Amino acid sequence: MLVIGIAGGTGCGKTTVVNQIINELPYEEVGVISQDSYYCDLSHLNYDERTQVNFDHPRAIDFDLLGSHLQDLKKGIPIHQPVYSFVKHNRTNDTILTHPRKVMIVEGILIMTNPQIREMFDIKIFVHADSDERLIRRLKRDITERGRDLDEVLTRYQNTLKPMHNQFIEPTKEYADIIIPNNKYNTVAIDIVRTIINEKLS
Ligand SMILES: Nc1ncnc2c1ncn2[C@@H]1O[C@H](COP(=O)(O)OP(=O)(O)O)[C@@H](O)[C@H]1O
Ligand SMILES: Nc1ccn([C@@H]2O[C@H](COP(=O)(O)O)[C@@H](O)[C@H]2O)c(=O)n1
Repeated sequence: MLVIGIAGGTGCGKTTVVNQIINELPYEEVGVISQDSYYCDLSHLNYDERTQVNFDHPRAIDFDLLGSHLQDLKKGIPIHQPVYSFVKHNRTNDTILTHPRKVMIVEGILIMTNPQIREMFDIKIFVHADSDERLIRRLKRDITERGRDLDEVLTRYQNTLKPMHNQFIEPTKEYADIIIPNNKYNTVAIDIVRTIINEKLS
């Protein structure tokens, strides 16, 4: 199994890049794991308390569960990937049965901050977009898709997102084998990554 880690700040385009990569690869050979599925279970907090959580700090992620799921997949064992709700700020009771594939892509802002998880990646990719571009994309996306308003996104950006990005996420760029500039759609970089995957698959 080839495990590819794709990191980068919120709104840099990780999910978009993943979709572009897998679009022309054989469906049955590629699987995706999102770090968002591994936000810690916050059922012990009420909704208002959950809204106050810093979701951009590494401790927000259940890396133990992510690590054990990756180990299982490497051993050929299917996993039950949790499903996260950005509206409820919590894991749902649903899971997605995720089968091991020849190529597993793991994407998320914090996945390269954890040394054990980092070591499991055969290829490490960091997607870069400038912070103003990321903020604009995040605003549009969170308002249309994640049930947020302007004030929520900007407050979260100032209080946690920006400082956590600078402290934890941006420094993981140094671990990357490939950095994809993504201020604009970057089809050349996507083609290069797809070629690398196809070479490994053949
Ligand atoms: N290169 C790009 N140019 C313009 N918009 C983009 C680009 N890449 C992604 N987007 C848009 O920005 C938003 C955030 O992208 P997404 O892939 O969800 O980022 P991430 O997963 O890194 O948070 C989405 O609405 C997406 O359509
Ligand atoms: N309940 C939550 C959980 C996380 N976030 C934000 O999501 C961002 C990571 O997801 P991307 O798809 O943007 O990479 C992260 O910056 C968290 O602030 C949230 O808003 N609410």
